[in-house]
Order: sequence, then structure tokens, then C-alpha cells
Amino acid sequence: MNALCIIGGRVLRPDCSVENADVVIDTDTGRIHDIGEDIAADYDAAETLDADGCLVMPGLVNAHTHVAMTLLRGYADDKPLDSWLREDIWPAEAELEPEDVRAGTELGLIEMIRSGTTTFADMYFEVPEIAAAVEASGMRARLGHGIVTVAKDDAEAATDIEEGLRVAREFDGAADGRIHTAFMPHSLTTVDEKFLRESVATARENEIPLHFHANETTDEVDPIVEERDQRPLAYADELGMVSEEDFLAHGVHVDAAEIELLAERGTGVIHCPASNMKLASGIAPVQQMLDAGVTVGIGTDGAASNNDLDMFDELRDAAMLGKLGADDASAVPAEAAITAATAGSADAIGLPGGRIEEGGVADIAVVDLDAPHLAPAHDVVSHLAYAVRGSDVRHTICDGQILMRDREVLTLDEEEVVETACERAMALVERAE
Ligand SMILES: CSC[C@H]1O[C@@H](n2cnc3c(O)ncnc32)[C@H](O)[C@@H]1O
Ligand SMILES: [Zn+2]
Repeated sequence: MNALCIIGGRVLRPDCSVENADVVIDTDTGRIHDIGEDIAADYDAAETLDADGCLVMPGLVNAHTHVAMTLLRGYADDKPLDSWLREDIWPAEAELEPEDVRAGTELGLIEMIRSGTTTFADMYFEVPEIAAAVEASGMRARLGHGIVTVAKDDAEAATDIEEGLRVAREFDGAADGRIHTAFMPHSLTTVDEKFLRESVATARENEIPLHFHANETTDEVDPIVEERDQRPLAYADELGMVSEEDFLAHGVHVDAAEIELLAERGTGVIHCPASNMKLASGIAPVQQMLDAGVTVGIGTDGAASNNDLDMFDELRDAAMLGKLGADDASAVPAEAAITAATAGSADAIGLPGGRIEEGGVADIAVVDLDAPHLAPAHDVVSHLAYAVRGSDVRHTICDGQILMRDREVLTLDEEEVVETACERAMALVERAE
């Protein structure tokens, strides 16, 4: 066995307990071989990582994003979802070239690796470019082509559906199994019923999940209720979009019956607190969903509505906003937020990870706790939820491969990626204006 040992750290277990232990990774399989105190000396490790003074935790899982939107970070702020999309974002995205998506994706992947994220789910355009960037980065992802059919004629909409299917087939299992796919109709209001039905049929035939935005704003929910006299998730359920393998983004405006339905079906809900705050979409009833047994994950959404891809920011926002929404300081406690950002997210998007356990995938973030803003360390679990920043991550490992060592990203050329992304972003917005 070729071993990579993470030595001398404190390991965060799935129940959020913490123990002093080394972690031994089998780099041939990309899995965790052994966890235990002072065991590294028993292995003739080809590589070691120093975790002295660090917490060894599961790599974070960003369960809903549009990574290439890093190019539009700070491009349009302070507007609600509908006008932000229609007046600013969609006109800019209409000018996107494949090379832009590649550049924006690489920038986002570097940002995620630098803040301890190993895995993500992405809905966007030009998926072959995204897949190539993910393959090079060493990360794990579930990717899909975002389908929008409103304001398109039937032939154009059919082309969009075909592209969704083409990329779903081509990239499922790519990058040595680190990439999987999903069928991704954008939302219940931006995809016509006929094409939602086609999306469901295609996803089921090809045995891939559906991922879509749902119940994000009242502007989106109210017309569905008025026109159909049913709640959005009752409509989605009628279409067959609320199944165990499926996962939806946002779930802000869900009523008790919709929460019950999600729990019953095992459909994942990806909470995006920063985006919901920035676009003033509302406060998702996260504690109610957790109490009902819904699988809740956490996502950043795109960098244009956040404005970063740091999952530590996001899990803190989830814990804080959960309390505000429930009017209860005990709602969404530290453990719940951390679990949602790791195991909850991984389970919701149907990818392995989110847990440090023997035999599990070696997707790991090593967090340096030796910093003034983390002193004193009364409770490291509290720190993870409320005080750690993405920049505290020292090493990031995915599938047994070191992606960042001592804060140096090893798989992508950071300087070149940042320069190219900035050049392409400026040219993109010039074309759009
Ligand atoms: C069709 S690809 C994905 C599509 O989604 C847009 N988008 C970004 N953020 C949000 C959000 O919060 N709700 C709905 N849609 C969003 C993105 O700009 C792409 O056009
Ligand atoms: Zn989104």
C-alpha cells in the first residue's frame, strides 16, 4: 500500500466528537485506511502531512453553486432575484464563451480548495469546460447543464434538453469516478411544464438525479399557487421531481406539508443562506426541516450572490440565520451546521464523503487552529461553526490526493488562473454593456 499519513492532529468524527489521532490514507484507493493515536509510525508512508495544532475534518461539500459565476462577482449587487437575473446576470451570461466558463471555474475551484471544500454540485453552461477543470483540479463534483426553456421556441428548448442529456451521459463517472452528473432544469417557473416532464423522464431513464431551484422567493411561489392552486412542491411531486435521489436548492418558502413531503421522499434541500440574505429571498426553516428528518445540505450559490465560495462563511451563516428565523438561539446549533455542510451535503447530492471514517473516501480539510481569532480554544466544534475562516485551512486532500499543501494549491496554477479569469471577466462585461 502507498500511504499518506496526516500526523499529530485532532480528528473530527461524524458525531462531532474530537480525538487525538493520525489518519492513514491508502493513495492507491483514495480511501482512509486507518485512524488512531500515534499509528503513523507503523506505516512506511510515502508522504506525510503535519497536522500539529490542527483539526482534521471532512472536506466541505458545497452542494449548490454555479462556480463560473466568479467572473460576475461584484458585477451586480443590491437587487432582488428576479430583476438581478433578468436585468444583469442573464444578459451577461448570454455573452459567455466556453473559455470564460473554463476560466471562471478554475478561479472558483482554487477558491474552494483554499477554503477546504473538496466536493461540489454545479449547475451551469459549457459543462465540458467545467468537467475538464474539475479533472485537472483533483476535486469531486456532480455537474449538470442548466436548462431554461421560457422565452425559447420548442426547437431551442429541445436543443437545451439534448445538451443536458449529452453531458449527463458523457461525464457520468469521468475523472476516475470523481465526476458524476445530474439533469438540471433551472426551476419550476423557468422551465415549461412540457419540458419539466421531459426532464423527469430523461433523468429516470438514465438513472441520474434531478437538481433544480425551488421555493426560493415569494415572487416565484405565488404565481404557481395562483395559477395551479397548488404549492410548488406539490406540483413538482405531481411531475415526479421529488424523489430520494433528487435535490433542490433553497427551499426558503416551504410550508409544513411540503416539509413533510421532502422528509417522506428523502429529497435533499440545499440551504444557501448568504444568497438568501443578499437577494432578500427570505429565511429557510432549517431547524423545522431538520426536525422533520429532511436531508439538509449547504451551498454557496454563485459568487455573484454571495460573494464568495467559502463554506466556513456559509455554515456560520446557516447557524446564525437559522436562529434568527426560528427566533430561538438554540436552533441550528454548531453540530447541525457542521453536519449539514459535510455529511448532509454529500448525502443530499449523492456523492461519497462528508465523514472521516475508516474505509471512507479520503476527502479531508486540515484546519490550523493556532491563530489569534481562534484563541482560546474552549470548544473546537464551536470554533468550526462560528470562528474558523476558510483561510485557516492548511491542507486540502481529495480522493487521497493532496490538492493544497501548506496553503499552496498544487493542482492548478494560481497566478495564471487569477490573471486569465480577471482578463476574461473584464472582456465579458464589456461585451455585455
Ligand atoms: C441555467 S444555469 C444556472 C442559472 O442559475 C442562475 N442563478 C444564479 N443564482 C441563482 C439563484 O439564486 N436562483 C436562481 N437562479 C440563479 C445563473 O445565473 C444561471 O443562469
Ligand atoms: Zn443557484
